[in-house]
Amino acid sequence: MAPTFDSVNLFDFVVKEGNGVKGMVDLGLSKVPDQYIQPKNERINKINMEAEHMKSLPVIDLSGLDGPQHDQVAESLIKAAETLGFLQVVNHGLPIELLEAIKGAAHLFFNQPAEKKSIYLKGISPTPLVKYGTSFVPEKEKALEWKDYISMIYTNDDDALKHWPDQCKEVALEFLKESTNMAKRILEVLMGNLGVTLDDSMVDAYMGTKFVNMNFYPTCPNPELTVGVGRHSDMGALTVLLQDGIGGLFVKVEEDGDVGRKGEWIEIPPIPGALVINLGDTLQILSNGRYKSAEHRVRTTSTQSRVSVPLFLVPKPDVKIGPLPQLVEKDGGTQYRECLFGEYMSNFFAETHQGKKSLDFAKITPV
Ligand SMILES: O=C(O)CCC(=O)C(=O)O
Ligand SMILES: [Fe+2]
Repeated sequence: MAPTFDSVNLFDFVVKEGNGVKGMVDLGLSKVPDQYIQPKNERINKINMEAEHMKSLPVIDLSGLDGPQHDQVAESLIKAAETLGFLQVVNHGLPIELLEAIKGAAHLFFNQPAEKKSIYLKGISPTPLVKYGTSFVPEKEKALEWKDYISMIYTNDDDALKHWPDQCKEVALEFLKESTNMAKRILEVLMGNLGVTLDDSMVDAYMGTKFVNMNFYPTCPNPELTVGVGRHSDMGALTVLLQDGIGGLFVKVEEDGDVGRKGEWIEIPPIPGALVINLGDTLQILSNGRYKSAEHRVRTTSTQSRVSVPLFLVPKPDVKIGPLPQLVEKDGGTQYRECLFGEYMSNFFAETHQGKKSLDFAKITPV
């Protein structure tokens, strides 16, 4: 028989003891517990995208950067960065076998008994490089997110192979390296368009902190009442995301354009072998608002559990982020104040997911 939880023992079971949403679902649930029911304005209606929109979502063949198509490909990357803040890439250089292996490794990790995963819970993890958890900031959220995750911070190869979980360390490390190389090329194009030649010290400053997460979204009896991840933008420069074939990743259109009208939510459809790239707040700030960090969220499903694997490429904590001076001069003013990325990050993790509110930390409000 399905268990009944009161609010205290549910929180303890799922969050504190590390059973996660998966542990709760595995007990057999016919209805989502109240703690997971989102307010009406946060729920995600299944939107059937019109075929027309699907076609115009940017899917970019990255191999074109190496040949005569370079300028056209660069233009598509820039346009996506200026409008949706989201794009998909194919022919990105990561072997399909690696992508499949990572998804397999994510399932292997989450399918373990809770006691194997909970060793990495915040506060008791044997290493600061690995953290396992559920939802985003469960202590503060009014409604919890239907998601378990593991986060693996990169310092160097030896540390990764020593401390990251056995089920996924090798593939996650390879994914991190290959994706970082690809993302550098994209950043090069985006910065070039702002009049900046990307050098190694800049790559190190803006993408010098790297972490790979593995997200697990168990099947949900009431997808219409819950969210897998609530509305947010990512904080860093670029995120490279591998999603499986289940679907459910939605992005909010920032401006009227080819892909939809301002305020509409559109789905980033799973494309076998493709990778999703999205821009984070850092690039919106550096570009003085030219590039858009994308507000996105994830729907749950009742049919199959979903995995996704984002690589977050974010500035080092001691790096100052602010609009590039030449842009401020050109624009005759600045939209954002300069701040230390470490401070930006602390603020980001201290707040619940609330759309692009994270940017307010750096925004200059007109008086
Ligand atoms: O699962 C996804 O598709 C996206 C996850 C996400 O947005 C995140 O982890 O920041
Ligand atoms: Fe995200």
